Amino acid sequence: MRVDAERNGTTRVRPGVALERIEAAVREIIEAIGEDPGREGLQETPRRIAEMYAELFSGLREDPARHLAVSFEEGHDEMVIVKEIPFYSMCEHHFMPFHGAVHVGYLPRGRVVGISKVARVVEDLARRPQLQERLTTQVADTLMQGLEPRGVGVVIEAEHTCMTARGVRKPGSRIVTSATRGLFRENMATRHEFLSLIGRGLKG
Ligand SMILES: Nc1nc2c(ncn2[C@@H]2O[C@H](COP(=O)(O)OP(=O)(O)OP(=O)(O)O)[C@@H](O)[C@H]2O)c(=O)[nH]1
Ligand SMILES: [Zn+2]
Repeated sequence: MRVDAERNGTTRVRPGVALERIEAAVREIIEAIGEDPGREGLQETPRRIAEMYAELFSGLREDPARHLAVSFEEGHDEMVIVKEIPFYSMCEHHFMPFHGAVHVGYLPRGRVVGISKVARVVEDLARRPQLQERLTTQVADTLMQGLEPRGVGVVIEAEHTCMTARGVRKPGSRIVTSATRGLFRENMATRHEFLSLIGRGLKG
């Protein structure tokens, strides 16, 4: 147990995350790139990175469906949209962030959920090593199972820093993915209503 076990009121014991092992691995990386882990500016870096990973991957230990356990009967059966939900996730290929906005729509079957809960579902699913396509699918499927609505649509627009800061280096490029379920998939009018409400409808 380290003496600095508690800093800023946060405990270093994170269930399911071996902070000490991450720290050891980061020290190894620092040496492997030819840097000195004992240098003043780098001394605390292994600890910082271990805590950062515990935070960025905290969704691995969460069940996103728990946010949808409480819903209420509203008799509202028209489309509900939550758009521009900002998110940060980590690309599983490079462990570099991808970030942008999630737009979610659903057609309730009478029951609705507190609107913040949709953003909480996104948060749990984003805080894992991810692919944008999988994140999109998982948000749609979690809402479909948890709310049993007549349909769900999810569009994610994101910038991948693995494509902008390194590799092919195309800053400004944005990846757009979508997933539709139920009426959003089967009914063109519903799909178009969703796309137009999130500002991605057909022009003209
Ligand atoms: N489909 C998809 N691809 C992703 C995502 N995040 C990163 N990638 C891609 O994953 C691929 C990994 O390709 P590799 O050839 O194995 O790795 P690499 O040599 O680092 O590839 P470059 O990025 O092209 O330099 C790259 O094309 C990335 O752009 C994602 O969320 N979805
Ligand atoms: Zn990547």
